Amino acid sequence: MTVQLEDVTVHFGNKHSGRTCALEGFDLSVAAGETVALLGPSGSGKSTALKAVAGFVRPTRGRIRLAGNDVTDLPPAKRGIGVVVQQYALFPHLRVADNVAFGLKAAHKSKAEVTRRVAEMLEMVGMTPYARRFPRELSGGQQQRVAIARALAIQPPVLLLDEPLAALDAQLRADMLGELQKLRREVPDIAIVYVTHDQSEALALADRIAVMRDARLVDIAPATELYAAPPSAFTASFLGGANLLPVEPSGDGVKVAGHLLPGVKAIPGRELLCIRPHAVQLADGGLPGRLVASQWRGASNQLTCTVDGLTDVSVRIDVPADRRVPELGAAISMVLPVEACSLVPAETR
Ligand SMILES: Nc1ncnc2c1ncn2[C@@H]1O[C@H](COP(=O)(O)OP(=O)(O)OP(=O)(O)O)[C@@H](O)[C@H]1O
Repeated sequence: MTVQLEDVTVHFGNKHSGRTCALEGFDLSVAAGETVALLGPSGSGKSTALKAVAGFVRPTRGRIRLAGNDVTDLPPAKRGIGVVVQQYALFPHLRVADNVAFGLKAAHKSKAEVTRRVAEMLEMVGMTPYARRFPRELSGGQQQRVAIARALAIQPPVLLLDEPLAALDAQLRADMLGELQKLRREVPDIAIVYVTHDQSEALALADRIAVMRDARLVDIAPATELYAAPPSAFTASFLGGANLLPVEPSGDGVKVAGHLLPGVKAIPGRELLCIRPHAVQLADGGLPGRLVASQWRGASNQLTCTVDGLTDVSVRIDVPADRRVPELGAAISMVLPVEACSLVPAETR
């Protein structure tokens, strides 16, 4: 089922409490079988967009369509979609198994089917041993897993997930990401909107990523495309923490701090060079600078380096942990391989 938001604007508050524009002229279309991640910093409007689709907030302007039908004026329960929000709102008076069974019973499924499906869902989220407990007897992460099981039990054509893994520890998070990937294979027609501020979740799950900032959509594209060639400086730094360095044109090439970058072609209107921390190489003949900080990250060391001749700009470099790290304060040389460089426009604000 296709999900469409057309020019959706949401305001909260009033003249007295102060008005917030949480979403501004937002357009998005998610096809059946597609997963789109809404990615952006806190307060950028991600949850508001999702709640508008679920029917929990009413747009001030614009329309919401499901499978082409205008549902803007329909209450949430009539939209027939699965929702998992940050505050896992389980029914407190129902045991775990009954929470998961709720939607199935409401849809008048046979007793045998309800039992089978509940068992399957609890198994999927690793909650089988907790089937007889009440929500108050579970940790936050366990409640979140039950909420996911409950949303998926009815095999909804549209699934809305708002930071569904936020309360889980690293291992469970990885397991649940795997389960969500499996779900996408097993229910190929499901349309998923996935709200997160974690770029690694977005990259792992989404076909397309919609990057949001200050109530607006900044960029939307397939995950691999946004990562490899970000269209804006904001997306470049938000998705993968790219380094951004000012460039000056030189002939048809570009220079950084007076140093010519072999092979990188100038593009008018694109004044920043974008390169990911893992792509920068410490080797002779590159951009001269100095190592000012080093942080051990387990599998890698993250180095922070200054660039000779540039103030206010530093370069982050990820170096595999088995490689030797220069002394703090040492002069270094940074090679920026042409295939890892892209140019983006400077921020206009
Ligand atoms: N019910 C509400 N009443 C008033 N303002 C609200 C309400 N809900 C959200 N807002 C405001 O709308 C803006 C967008 O909020 P939203 O929850 O959509 O952001 P978000 O990107 O999902 O953030 P987070 O990652 O922190 O959950 C914020 O400025 C927020 O304070």
